[in-house]
Amino acid sequence: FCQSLLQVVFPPELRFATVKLFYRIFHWFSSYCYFDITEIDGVNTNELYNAVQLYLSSSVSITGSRLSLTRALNSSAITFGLSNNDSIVDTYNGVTVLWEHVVTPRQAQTFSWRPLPEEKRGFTLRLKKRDKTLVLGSYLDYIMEKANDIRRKNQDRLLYTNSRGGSLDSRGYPWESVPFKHPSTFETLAMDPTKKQEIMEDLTDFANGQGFYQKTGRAWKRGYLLYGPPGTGKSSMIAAIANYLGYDIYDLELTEVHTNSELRKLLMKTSSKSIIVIEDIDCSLSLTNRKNATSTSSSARSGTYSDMVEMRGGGCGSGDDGGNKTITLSGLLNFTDGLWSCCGSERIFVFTTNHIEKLDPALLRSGRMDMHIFMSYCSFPALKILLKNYLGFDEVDLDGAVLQELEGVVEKAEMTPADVSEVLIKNRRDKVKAVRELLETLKVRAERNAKNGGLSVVEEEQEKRALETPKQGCGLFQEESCRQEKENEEKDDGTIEK
Ligand SMILES: Nc1ncnc2c1ncn2[C@@H]1O[C@H](COP(=O)(O)OP(=O)(O)OP(=O)(O)O)[C@@H](O)[C@H]1O
Ligand SMILES: [Mg+2]
Repeated sequence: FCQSLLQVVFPPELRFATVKLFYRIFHWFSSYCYFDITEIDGVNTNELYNAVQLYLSSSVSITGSRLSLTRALNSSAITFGLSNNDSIVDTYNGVTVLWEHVVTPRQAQTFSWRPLPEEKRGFTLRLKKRDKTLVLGSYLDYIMEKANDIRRKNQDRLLYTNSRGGSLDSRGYPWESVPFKHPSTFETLAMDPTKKQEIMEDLTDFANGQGFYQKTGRAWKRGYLLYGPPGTGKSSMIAAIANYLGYDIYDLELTEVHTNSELRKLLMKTSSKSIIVIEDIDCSLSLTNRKNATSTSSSARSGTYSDMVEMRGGGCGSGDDGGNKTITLSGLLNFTDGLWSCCGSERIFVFTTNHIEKLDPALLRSGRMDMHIFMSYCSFPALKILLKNYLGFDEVDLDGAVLQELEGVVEKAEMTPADVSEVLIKNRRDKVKAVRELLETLKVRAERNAKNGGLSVVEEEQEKRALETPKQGCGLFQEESCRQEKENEEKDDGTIEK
């Protein structure tokens, strides 16, 4: 009777209004305020929901006794998160907030363009009213940033290429990507340990240097020029840098880029925390001093620049179009150095070349490429790293006399780490034989070098190779077989005009 009386006296609208009023009064007196972040906002997935989920997965102060574990597609790491209706306390700038993961069954499915999950999920953030501005001002930004970091760390690196030659995909994106799983790390890289340490420190300083770059008014980017003979680990070094910093790689194929503006567009579509690589820069471009170029090219947009880069030897034939129809050196420098290079942050530019002397001085002048790194022939410290990597030999495992012999001959032999690795791989079943054979090979090479006087056998080979075709398809991902193929081809075909 009472119930029906109540229903008569309080019709549903009135009851609803009363409940609402009650909540209002409750919230008026409560010192807390609440923010709901639902998983699906209308029809779109709420980015903030995913970010909060990831962010909380990194929190060490999980209070719940039940956690949900997830492993994302393409990821090699497992993250944990809050289970349904569990809560967690987080502290930010001395302010304590409470996150609750609220999961409720979805009511009868309403019409929707796409099927919605059966559960309605969301996070509720509870914080003191007086902390509202402080927290909302920067806390959510901080969460987004942290979540991006975690995503990057959990996910495998991506390798992008512009091999489509300027055409865009269905989303208007000029880069194609594949998961990047190169195993090279600074640990496996055979080079002088002090030099390696110096590079690693430079990279760490760069990655943590946001404040420094802001304070000094510099764009947050860094340039490395890796140079040295083929097979000394330039591409391996790039992979090691990517693995060390957790950055994605954009492998820029310059021969596929036709104009400066195309280059600029490519740059604009790169993300922060990435390495932009131009391999074999002396091969992908043939550098021509502008004085030698057609006189009309002086009307090029790049007016004051003294040099010009012609694409594939003839791309700049129509000099009147200058910067519009070809890539100019100024375009390339703008790409790495100019105002456009700042449209993202935390980016590393890496150029590699076998012939630093062929590069235009404008590319080399100080401040352009911050570090010039010479990747040299296998030195004794580098050899020790290779012996450890391939045979598991530490210095103590080797006979002192053999070690001394190796030390005496390795520098004179001028063998690249790639050549040394080949000998070691071939004999890796018999470790003693591997060392013996390596010593033999080193001695033979050293003798040949001594006989040849100034020009070493390897240098001779390289000189020959330099005159041959630009390398194609054997970049960062080249397998040993690819290198072999390349060398065989070069030997068989003889020289081809560049
Ligand atoms: N410094 C090194 N440390 C460890 N391995 C190396 C090193 N240098 C070369 N290698 C081995 O040789 C192979 C070829 O090396 P890499 O492709 O890095 O040479 P590169 O300098 O880029 O040559 P190129 O100038 O022809 O592009 C690698 O797969 C790697 O196994
Ligand atoms: Mg290479």
